[in-house]
Amino acid sequence: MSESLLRIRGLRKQYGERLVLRSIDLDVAEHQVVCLIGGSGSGKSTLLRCVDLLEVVDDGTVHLNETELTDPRLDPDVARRRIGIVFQAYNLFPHLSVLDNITLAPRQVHGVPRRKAEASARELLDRLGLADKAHEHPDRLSGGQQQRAAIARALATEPELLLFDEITSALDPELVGEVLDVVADLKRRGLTILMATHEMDFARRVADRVCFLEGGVIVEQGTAEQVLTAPREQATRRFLARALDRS
Ligand SMILES: Nc1ncnc2c1ncn2[C@@H]1O[C@H](COP(=O)(O)OP(=O)(O)OP(=O)(O)O)[C@@H](O)[C@H]1O
Repeated sequence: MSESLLRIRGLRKQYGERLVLRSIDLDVAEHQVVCLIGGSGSGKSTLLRCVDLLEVVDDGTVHLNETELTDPRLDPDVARRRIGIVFQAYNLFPHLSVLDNITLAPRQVHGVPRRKAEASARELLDRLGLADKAHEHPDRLSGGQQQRAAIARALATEPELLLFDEITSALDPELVGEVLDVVADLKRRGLTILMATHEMDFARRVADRVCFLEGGVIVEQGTAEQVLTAPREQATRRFLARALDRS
């Protein structure tokens, strides 16, 4: 039996004629942080969406522990409860308070009693520096605070795996650090995270593994040190040089 918490084999995804992911093999072990890097359109978001069953894959398998997520007999809504996902555009429910955003899934999907769900949510808010924002509506929060609330919401159901899709891309530069600090803290606490990111310095700091995608293919993967400091592939070197130019 594999030790990977997440195991992707031969994953292929196409939109119409357009092949977006080709034969992706990827493992994420428990407690690891794996960063997906690559240019715009390389397939990072699509890969995360396939893992969260927001897309139907055309070929290949995705396993979360012993469960084959790509098994067509599986109810995607049930499988998805084991995964937390956070997007670039926070996607908080605007008509609900921060506390209600966080307790919604535990209460309605997992059947946790309100009092217990709220106590857990307050602990999360405290940890994420949002203790005083519980009763605010999202539009009263800064982008960084909204994104931290979105992370709290993803954590509230105690997922086995977290997927972060460029969660700092929509933030003003001065707010990026506070969100990345939260991710670094989650890593220290032993969570398992697969994340697409444009933050190379952050990937270097926290990633156990880095995967470089281009044209829907994992061109290179390895330790952060190996991929980001001594890439083997010409395409990775080109991408990193461009990323450095932009920063
Ligand atoms: N629903 C869709 N229908 C058709 N094509 C799509 C769809 N979603 C994504 N694509 C295409 O799939 C390719 C991969 O997109 P994806 O969003 O996964 O890339 P990405 O690496 O996450 O890019 P970015 O860094 O800009 O977010 C792109 O060419 C995109 O245009």
